[in-house]
Amino acid sequence: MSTQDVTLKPLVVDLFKQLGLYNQASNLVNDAVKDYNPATVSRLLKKHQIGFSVKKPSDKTLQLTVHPFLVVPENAPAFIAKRQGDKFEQLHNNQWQSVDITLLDDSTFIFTIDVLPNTKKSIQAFAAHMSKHTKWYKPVFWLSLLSSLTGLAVPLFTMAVYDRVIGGQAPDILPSIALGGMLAISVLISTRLARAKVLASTSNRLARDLSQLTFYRLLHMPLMVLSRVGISNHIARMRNAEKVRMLLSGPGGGGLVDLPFTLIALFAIMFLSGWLVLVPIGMLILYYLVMKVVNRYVQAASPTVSGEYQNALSELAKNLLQLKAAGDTDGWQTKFMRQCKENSRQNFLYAKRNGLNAAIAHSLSLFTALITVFTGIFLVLNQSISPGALIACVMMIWRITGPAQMAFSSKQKFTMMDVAVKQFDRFMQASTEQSELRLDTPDSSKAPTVSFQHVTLRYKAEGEPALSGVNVDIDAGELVAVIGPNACGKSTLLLSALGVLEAQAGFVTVNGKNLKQYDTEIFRHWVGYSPSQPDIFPGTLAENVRIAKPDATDEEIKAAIVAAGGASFLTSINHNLNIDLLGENNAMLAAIEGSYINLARALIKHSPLLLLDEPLPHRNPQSKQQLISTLLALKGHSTVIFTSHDQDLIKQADKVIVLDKGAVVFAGPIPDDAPTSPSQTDMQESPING
Ligand SMILES: Nc1ncnc2c1ncn2[C@@H]1O[C@H](COP(=O)(O)OP(=O)(O)OP(=O)(O)O)[C@@H](O)[C@H]1O
Repeated sequence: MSTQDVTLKPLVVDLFKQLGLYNQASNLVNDAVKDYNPATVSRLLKKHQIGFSVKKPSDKTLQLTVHPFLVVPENAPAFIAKRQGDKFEQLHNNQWQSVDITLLDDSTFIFTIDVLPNTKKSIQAFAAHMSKHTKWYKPVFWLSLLSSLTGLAVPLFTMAVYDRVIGGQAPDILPSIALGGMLAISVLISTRLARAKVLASTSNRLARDLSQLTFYRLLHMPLMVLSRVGISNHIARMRNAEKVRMLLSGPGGGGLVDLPFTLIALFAIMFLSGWLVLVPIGMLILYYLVMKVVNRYVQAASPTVSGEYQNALSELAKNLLQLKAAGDTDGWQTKFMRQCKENSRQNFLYAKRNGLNAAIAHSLSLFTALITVFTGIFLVLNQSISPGALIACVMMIWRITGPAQMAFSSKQKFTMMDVAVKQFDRFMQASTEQSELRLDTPDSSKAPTVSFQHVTLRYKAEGEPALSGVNVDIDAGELVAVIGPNACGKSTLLLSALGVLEAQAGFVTVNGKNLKQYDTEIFRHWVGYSPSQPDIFPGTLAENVRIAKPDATDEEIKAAIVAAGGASFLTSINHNLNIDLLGENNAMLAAIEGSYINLARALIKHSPLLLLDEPLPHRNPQSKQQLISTLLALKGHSTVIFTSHDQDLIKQADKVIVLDKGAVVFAGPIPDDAPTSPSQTDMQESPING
């Protein structure tokens, strides 16, 4: 037991207290378990439904934390820390002292808290991020108060002119009243400007943090979840942050902030005219009830086809070549025109109802002013109030109905924001690959053994399994071919060995350790993986290969491309590693060139474990020979698992795994009597003709 284990328990108790989880903290104190280690911490956080991530000190997203977190260095005492602005502070003897977390080395575990348990009392993730920008509340409050007070200037000025200057026959006081009014108006304008600036910068910072967090979590979510949810949903998540920004920095945000300050205008009316204040109060209630019904009527007509309309556009963009090749685009055009028409019809109806909404809101405001005048006239006639006071009251009515109108007309945006906030909270609760404590790092000194233990994997709960009870052992340094008909699960097998797909039953081990024990980032950095589809990113050839090894030299990149069989590709581009792959002249880079890049990314790592999905799509004989030589040279030094339909390549393998409908039908060395030529394999039943 290390000294750290002894001190970790009180720290976890303190962390729970810092998070406001007092009951849970006292439960921990009474808990019989005394010795905590990082694994205990991870288990406890999970048990208490606290969403967390395990990060390294160099992780930039530490800057986005909103809750205190636990830092567990390998060779130093653990401590609780929190972000304070751009810096960090550590809790020491109940005092927060500044600390530089980035100085700690990468063997440190940082348990950051993403979401608190989902109880009514807990602060949800969005609200926690919103309150992170605490500084905005105070200036917005004071600026709004000041602008509401100075907003009374014009009505009061008018009252003074009417009652004192005209009624009191005292034109000499006009300049001083005018000066006071001007001063108040200039304060009003400056406070409005300053408040708009604070709201814009707060909402921008909030949107930036939310986008970064969303992007970060998307990067770390399990592949299965990502592919199930679909790309359009991820884009919608990224847009949520934008929606929040637009609403808060737009007029709706200002209206919302102003709403509580309408009380000032109500008090002023009460002060000037006594019970006349009941008129605007009654009208506000009526306003609320009428607008609630009208808003429901408007919402019932919200367009529903805009999503399909967008999908039709992206489908068109994706299938443009097929459409052009087919020559007949009439069907598509008719379908699209139908969608366009329906989209326009729905938008028209929605706009019409929105117009009705605006008209009713405006009429209610006018109506409120009129009723105030009519009622107020009786007070003037029996001399309860002055005519100037009545005029001022009518002017102030606008300061009440204005924000109310703004808040109601933004109702749809608030509903959208509410949905976005709830979605964000749910998204933050979904576990990522970092919600597990994975401590092990792979041994890079030698080729590993790989073992699939009863692996069963389904992409969808109701579908057939892509892998079904796969049970195979691969020895260190073996060259293994995974073969079988299309869709039999070859790619899925490689992805499960890479650890990006997790089996629902069974597990994969590398060097005898369950993949779930390995630090995901270190493990994937260590493995060389090449997917079957070319993945080219915007940028140069060198940048594309350096994705796998950022510090690779130009010579290393060229050597990796040659080893992948791309010598002729290099010659065709004059060995220029700086060509822009998706630039104007290279945008149509053939798939085969993309596959050299994929393969070069895997080979440049000189990893002891290589997972190559279809490394030979359509090669010319020289490049095929080059790749075969590369794979043969790797035998004994690296464990290589590849999928292929190419007989010449399969023949080189020490072992073949034949899959059929996700199940292993043969695993072992190629039998001596197996057919070798493609023509033979096409005709005969054999392990290698899959
Ligand atoms: N992201 C996914 N979502 C749902 N099903 C999937 C997904 N990826 C693969 N599948 C399904 O899993 C099964 C196995 O697919 P996989 O790509 O592993 O086969 P394969 O043998 O590599 O095929 P090929 O030789 O065509 O590359 C197929 O039925 C496929 O449709």
